[in-house]
Amino acid sequence: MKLSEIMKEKTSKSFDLTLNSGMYIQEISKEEINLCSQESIGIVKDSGEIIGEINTEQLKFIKSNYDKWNTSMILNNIEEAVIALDKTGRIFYANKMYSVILGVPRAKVLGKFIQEIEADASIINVLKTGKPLFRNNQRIKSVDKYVSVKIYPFYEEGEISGAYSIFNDITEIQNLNREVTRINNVADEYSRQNRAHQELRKLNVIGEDRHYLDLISKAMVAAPTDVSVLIRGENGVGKEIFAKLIHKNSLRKDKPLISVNCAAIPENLIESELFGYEEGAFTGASKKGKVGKFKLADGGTLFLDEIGDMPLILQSKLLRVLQEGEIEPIGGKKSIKVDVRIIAATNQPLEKMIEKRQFRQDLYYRLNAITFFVPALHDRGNDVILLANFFLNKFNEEYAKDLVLSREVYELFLDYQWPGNVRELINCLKFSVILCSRNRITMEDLPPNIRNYKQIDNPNMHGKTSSQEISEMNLKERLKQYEKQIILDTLKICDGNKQKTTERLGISKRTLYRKLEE
Ligand SMILES: Nc1ncnc2c1ncn2[C@@H]1O[C@H](COP(=O)(O)OP(=O)(O)OP(=O)(O)O)[C@@H](O)[C@H]1O
Repeated sequence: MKLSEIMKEKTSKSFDLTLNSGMYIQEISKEEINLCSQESIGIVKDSGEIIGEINTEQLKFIKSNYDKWNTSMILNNIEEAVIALDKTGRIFYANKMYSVILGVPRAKVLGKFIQEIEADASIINVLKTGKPLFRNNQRIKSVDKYVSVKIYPFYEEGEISGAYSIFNDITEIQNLNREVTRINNVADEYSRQNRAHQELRKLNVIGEDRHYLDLISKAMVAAPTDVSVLIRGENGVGKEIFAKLIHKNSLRKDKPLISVNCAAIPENLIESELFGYEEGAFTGASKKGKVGKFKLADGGTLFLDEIGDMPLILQSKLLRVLQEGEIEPIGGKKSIKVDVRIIAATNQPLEKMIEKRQFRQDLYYRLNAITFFVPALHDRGNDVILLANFFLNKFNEEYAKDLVLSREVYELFLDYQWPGNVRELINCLKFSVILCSRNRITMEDLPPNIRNYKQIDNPNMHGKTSSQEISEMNLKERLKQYEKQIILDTLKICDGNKQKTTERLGISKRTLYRKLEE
């Protein structure tokens, strides 16, 4: 007979001992001893299951500590909180740590339903599914704490009879982790910006504004990918310099970067400029023929500035070249393979132009795999001061001067809108350095349109002050100032479209460009 069978049959016993731990010790008789090991005097049961035999020595120890050692004492001395529920969700046990972690006296939860305490507690789900659940990072909403939790179901005769949960407080670790992540992000951001900063310095590009540096670091990521890039932004913000930066950081950096200003070339010449022509292709063509910009840029990058000004018919041709990677020079009989990365730039609202059928949608999608918006100078905070100092030094050197800028000039620079952006700032400094005859550039040394911008920008100020200021200018200065204002206003009305601006003003594109440069 097996020991377990003897135990089942056994009725008379000289001692039975239920321990506080829930274990049960039952004596075995002298006759039964033979079935067990020689020194066994009792067997131990836990939850009705026989778990082994004990000898006299063991029994003595257990008896002497009968009151001292119990399950509750153990569970109250661990770092984890323990809570146990019956199958209806009613709490029948919670250890000390439970109230330490959750800040709730145990008396308040014992006998309560978990559903009332934490309606979406995970343990409710375990009661429903009978499946254990482990979570490393569980938030307890009612106390705003994070815990690492293990929940197990209890089974009795194959049925779920309850569940218990063991969890420890990881709120501090969680906060620490979050802080570490935050610090890492800051460090990443810092090193990205630092790298962007170094790249800028290499090319003498000035800028420390956070958004500007962010844009540069994104461009650094896009640079080696070889995708087409569309650069957008107002006149003179530095779109071309941005294109250079991308090229210099691309895999094509040792090959040429060729720039074409689609607005500055007369319409009938753009095609030959881009694709070249064979000898004698048309009347007036050079005898030797002409190599187009696409061919010149082979292996490198082609920068198509003012792409919005490209005539529709050429847009189709450009699209074909981009799709097929081949050009066909004017008058040529065969196509030539070219490997060119395109970076295009514009100040025009291409989306509106697509609606008006002035720009091809398919070309638009082909060009703007990635778009970068270069912010206006006025929106770059202190960068205007950095740029002003950089160009002041440059022109001081160039014109052998040692000028400084006065405080009110700096203040004006920060306040002024700079419609012509960095280019306008450069021209302003060049003008002032050349004309200043003292050692400090003050308001009087600035170009009149900048010095008097408040009067010019604000029509209400055209009264007394304005006429007084304007009367201080000579005729040439006054005419220049009005001319500039007319050009900028017309550009604004035409949404930056230079073709339309020239048509409205009745001037050639070249003249417009020269005047914008001025
Ligand atoms: N961050 C900068 N640091 C130094 N120089 C700059 C910076 N941005 C622009 N510039 C200078 O400003 C002038 C105008 O820049 P750029 O030609 O790149 O502008 P753009 O946006 O392409 O102009 P447009 O719209 O007329 O084509 C150039 O001389 C350029 O070198």
